Amino acid sequence: MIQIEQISKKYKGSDNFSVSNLDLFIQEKEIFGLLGPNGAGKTTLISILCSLIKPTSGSFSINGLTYQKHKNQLKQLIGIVPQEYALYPTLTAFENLKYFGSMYGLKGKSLDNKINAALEHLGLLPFANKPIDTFSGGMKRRVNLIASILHDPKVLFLDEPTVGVDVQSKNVIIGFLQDLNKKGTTIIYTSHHLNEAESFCTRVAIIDHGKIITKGKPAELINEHHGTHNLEDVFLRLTGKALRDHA
Ligand SMILES: Nc1ncnc2c1ncn2[C@@H]1O[C@H](COP(=O)(O)OP(=O)(O)OP(=O)(O)O)[C@@H](O)[C@H]1O
Repeated sequence: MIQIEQISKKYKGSDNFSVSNLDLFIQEKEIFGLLGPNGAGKTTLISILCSLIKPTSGSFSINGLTYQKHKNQLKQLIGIVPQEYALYPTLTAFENLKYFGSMYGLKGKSLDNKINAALEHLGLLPFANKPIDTFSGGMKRRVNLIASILHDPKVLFLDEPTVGVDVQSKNVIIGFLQDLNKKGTTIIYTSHHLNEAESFCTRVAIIDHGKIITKGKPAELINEHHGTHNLEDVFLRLTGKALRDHA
């Protein structure tokens, strides 16, 4: 389980807090959605939980492990699917995945079998030996996903895993994540696709201006906000219709 206590983050040179006194508890085996407008603080929160950046104040633990005391154990426990592709464009999909597997100490036939099984599950086996720079956006997203799960993480963080992919790729990615979750992986993901989050997530939190403004099961949130018919209605009611452009 993930326990977040009073986490705040103010970036250097910034006047505002990107995440502000945030408390959250996520149970094991949940599929938890972090939803919010552009700039709400979703990526900042995920980056803190993945120990990619340090909070300004507050603390968190994952299955009782903290960054301060259990850095290496935490690295083995979690998987991270970043928003940007973290792949080597001139290497093939298989070569990329061998490289990422080896970073977690995996090797040999068992790694090869694992890579091939995941490539097959995500419809990529015919393209295993093609360089990544020939892949479509949806194919890269699927390779990015495999790279993060080869070490069987108990907790998987995904930052917009279905952004910019077609419906077919999206369905394959969501199906793959549901299978992982059935096998016991806790999933924390961010998305702007509210229909997807409504059907995929066991619980969601809507974040705005670095704070959680509501959280719960999608159906409960829709029930609580009279006159709303879906999660997008709830989201717009709570976050407003104004654009969030900033430069
Ligand atoms: N490295 C940084 N330095 C300064 N400010 C930052 C940095 N990264 C993010 N911010 C600011 O922190 C706030 C939260 O950004 P964050 O990327 O966490 O939001 P988000 O909810 O993930 O948005 P999006 O949906 O657009 O990805 C924004 O105001 C953003 O401009």
